[in-house]
Amino acid sequence: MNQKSEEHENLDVLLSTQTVIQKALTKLGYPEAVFELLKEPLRMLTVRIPIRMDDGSVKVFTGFRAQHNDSVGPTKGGVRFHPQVTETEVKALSIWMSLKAGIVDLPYGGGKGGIICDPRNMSFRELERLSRGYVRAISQIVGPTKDIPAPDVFTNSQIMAWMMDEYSRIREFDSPGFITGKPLVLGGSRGRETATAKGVTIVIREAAKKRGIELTGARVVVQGFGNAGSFLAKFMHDAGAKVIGISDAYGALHDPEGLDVDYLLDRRDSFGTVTKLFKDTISNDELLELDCDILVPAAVENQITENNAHQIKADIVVEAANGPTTLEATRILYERGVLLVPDVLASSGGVTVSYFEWVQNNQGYYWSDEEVEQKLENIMVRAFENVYQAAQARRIDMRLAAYMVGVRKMAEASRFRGWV
Ligand SMILES: NC(=O)C1=CN([C@@H]2O[C@H](COP(=O)(O)OP(=O)(O)OC[C@H]3O[C@@H](n4cnc5c(N)ncnc54)[C@H](O)[C@@H]3O)[C@@H](O)[C@H]2O)C=CC1
Ligand SMILES: O=C(O)CCC(=O)C(=O)O
Repeated sequence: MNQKSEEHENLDVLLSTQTVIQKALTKLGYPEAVFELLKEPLRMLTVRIPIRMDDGSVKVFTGFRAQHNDSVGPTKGGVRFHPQVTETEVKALSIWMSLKAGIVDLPYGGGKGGIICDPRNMSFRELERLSRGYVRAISQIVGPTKDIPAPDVFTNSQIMAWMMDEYSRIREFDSPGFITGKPLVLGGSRGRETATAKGVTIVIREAAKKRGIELTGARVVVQGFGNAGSFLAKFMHDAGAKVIGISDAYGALHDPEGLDVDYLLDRRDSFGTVTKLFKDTISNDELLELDCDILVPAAVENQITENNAHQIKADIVVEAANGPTTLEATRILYERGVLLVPDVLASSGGVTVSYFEWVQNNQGYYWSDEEVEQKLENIMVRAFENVYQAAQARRIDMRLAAYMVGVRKMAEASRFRGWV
């Protein structure tokens, strides 16, 4: 989903994640063989899914499931439905999931899936057939102890419910632990819907403390108004910050006095679209360059590049999205003294509560909102501090520090298993 094409900078997200993994492994003293193992997923399945459309025609969709490394435990990660999904992107996303699991110390490796489609132009029943078709196509390699999917861009709890139901039919027993992000009535966890945003909120609070920024009155800009972005805007607003800019795929809204977040939340559709309701919009590019204290890209990849990194005015950039900042932009922001909290740390609250959901499904006993929130709080604060201290101690940027923290567990597990 590389949205922008530029002449100079390489926007291949797999290549950039490989570059940082190699640096991290070298700094940690691992031999080249470990990089050879971790630079690509162990397994990558491409599937073709024929779906009967509502008009009677058959359309064949292409889907992917990548399983990066299962030395620590089953692989885990979301499934995105988006017209620009690519195999390379899904591979990179699966590697990022492994790193997240390492950073927040979950007993998982990384997985990720995607289908090339535009759910915004499909009917409810077409989406159901596609979700079920995808599960049938990948059913041999997934399962509650093998690889556990979850929501990502343009997928939600309804889609998780169809996928869980289809898997339960194939396996002929009820399998709530096959997938996370389910509706509560089907074994979903309290707090999963807002978990990614809650995790980002905790990380913002910790980062703001380091920079001496008060959240009350801080000016916040959020790109993307879906699951991650909209709840984040709400939590920032509730914390007393002024949300002065938000956006979706079609444009952005800006009000230096603060937007009415509750109203926008109420009016957004299930794909995180809200700006179409307004005439007075700005572009996503303009949004990123707004004068603010905290900038949160919460949409798609490659949004902050070498072309706009010098124009970013925020003191703190927190990546709720996967891969929104290129490596060159990471370098520029670091040199400019901007505190960049990377995706693999900042957005790991989602998979953390997904892990809680899986644990609750396995034990058949469900936790309260408070229990989920407290456990998430403890994990996120510890993860932030580990990465921040590693970056400070080695005088490196937070992305490299996060990769060093995140890669260690799977490198060690792979070594103990005798794989490298
Ligand atoms: N949902 C989750 O639990 C997690 C999501 N993430 C990441 O957060 C990001 C957003 O995911 P969700 O909020 O779940 O997706 P979503 O589907 O709920 O919302 C996506 C938002 O991004 C906007 N968008 C799409 N294309 C865009 C573009 N080219 N420019 C600007 N905005 C665009 C959409 O209009 C929508 O507002 C993704 O990078 C995802 O991988 C990361 C961790 C967990
Ligand atoms: O909740 C999960 O298991 C995965 C979330 C995800 O796909 C992500 O963090 O990018």
